[in-house]
Formats: sequence, C-alpha cells, structure tokens
Amino acid sequence: MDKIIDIQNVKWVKSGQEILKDVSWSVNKGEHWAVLGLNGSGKTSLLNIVTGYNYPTMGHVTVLDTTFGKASIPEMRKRIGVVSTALERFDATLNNQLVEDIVLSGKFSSFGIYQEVADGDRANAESIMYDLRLDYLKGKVFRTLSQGEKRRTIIGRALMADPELLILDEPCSGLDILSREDVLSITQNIKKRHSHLIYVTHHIEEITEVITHVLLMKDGEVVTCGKKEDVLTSSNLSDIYKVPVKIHWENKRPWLSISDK
Ligand SMILES: Nc1ncnc2c1ncn2[C@@H]1O[C@H](COP(=O)(O)OP(=O)(O)OP(=O)(O)O)[C@@H](O)[C@H]1O
Repeated sequence: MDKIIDIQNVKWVKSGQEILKDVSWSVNKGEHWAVLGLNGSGKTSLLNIVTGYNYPTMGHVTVLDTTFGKASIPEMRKRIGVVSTALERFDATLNNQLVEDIVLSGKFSSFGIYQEVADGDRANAESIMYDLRLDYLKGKVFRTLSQGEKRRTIIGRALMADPELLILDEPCSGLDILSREDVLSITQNIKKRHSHLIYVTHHIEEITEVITHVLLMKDGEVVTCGKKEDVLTSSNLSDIYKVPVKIHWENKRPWLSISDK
C-alpha cells in the first residue's frame, strides 16, 4: 500500500448545496499532512469523506486500500483514529475515569474497560503515556485535568488502537498558548509510531516540524496541495485568508502577520 488516501474528483452535495467541488488529494506512505482553511471552507466535510461518514456525490475514494462502494467501511474505520473536540461531549462518561484507564480503553474502542486486559496492552499504554508526557497524571481523574491535559489524554486513547491514520481535528481549539504548545509538542512523538497524521486547523503556526505536506482549502475547493515549504507561501495564504498576509519561519514553524500593503 503506497497510498494512504486517494481521492479523485470528489463532489459532495448536501441540501442542494455543493459543499465539496471537484476535490482531488493523495496522501502517500510516510507523509504527514495539515489541512488548512478558514471556517466553513470544507475541512470537516472532506475528513468526513475520508472516514466514510459523508458519501461522495461523485468521484472515487480509496482509503487504506479500501475502495468506497467495494469494501467494508466499518472495517476500515477501525484502522483510523479521530480526535475532535466533538469527543468532549463524552466528557460526562470520561469525567470520573482515571487517565490510565482512558488511555487503555482505546484498545477496545470503548469508553471504559470491559474486556480482560493483556499485559502487552498495559505495557503499550505505559509507553504511550510516557511519550505523551501523561505519566505524571496517573491516578488522576479526567475531570480534574486542564484542557490541554484532557486533549493529550484523548490523543493517547486514540493511539492505543494503533491507527494507521490519525486525524486530529483542531486539537488546539480553545487552548491557551502554553496548553497549545503542550499538545503540539506531542505530535512529534506520533511520527515514531506507524500512524500517518492528518492535522486539521485554521492556524498555520500549529503546523509543526512533523508535518511534511499541506492541503489548502477555500470555499469547498483545493487551492493547492503539496510539500509544506512549497504550499505555505505569502501569496497562497493571502488567497485563502482573503487578506494580504506575510509568512515567516521561526524554529522550523511558519508564522503569519497581516501585511501592511
Ligand atoms: N451536513 C451538512 N448539511 C448542510 N450543510 C453542511 C453540512 N456539513 C457542512 N455543511 C456546510 O458546508 C460548509 C463547509 O463546512 P465544514 O464544516 O466542512 O467546514 P470547516 O472548514 O470544517 O469549518 P470549521 O473550521 O468552522 O470547522 C459550511 O458552509 C457548512 O455550513
């Protein structure tokens, strides 16, 4: 399998509105992508195509060797981890659980541990907690954590299922600058697992070193996509943000300012 995602000429029409217009996008083995665009540009709609929750009106989709319409989407979904703020609605279920149990429960795709746990699973959970700097939270219940710690715990839970594709949908939304950096720093650790990362955001400064490629979206269309350095230019970003902006790089991360012109 060389291609992780292969989307060709996808159109998605909902309630008479053409939300995705002729979108083509390929993710190859070994690449980590950011999907960038303003509110309402179609990022979530596109990711819902990838996970099989939106069915394309036209076009071809193959994800993890699963061609839509020909193979089982529920089976494919088991190989994909999704972390989105929508998960926070499960807070009530998570609230009284211990951090280590939440991470471990990712193995069973459940919120809670109902199956017998193998020693190997415990060891894997330990290693994820170490990598995601969650070990100091052992013995704490979810509701007592900061927002950043909660997000890291949920990402740890997603990694426990060993996903081939890990979609982080705006994992830093609502976080202050320190908590945001806390969450961003762990994306580097995802690289050493065999997951391919898709990071959805509208803030370019969240595109860390681990990201190799970027897809820019505007009004349901792909403006451009490819290698990070080629795509993140002042001209492309001025186009998607609809105001003149300037990009500069610091510590291998892109930053944006509004241009005076
Ligand atoms: N199920 C749906 N029915 C009707 N319209 C929808 C549906 N899902 C999305 N849309 C519309 O499609 C457009 C793109 O929405 P989408 O959520 O994909 O954008 P986004 O880039 O993820 O935005 P945000 O950054 O705000 O999450 C919006 O105008 C939205 O209202």
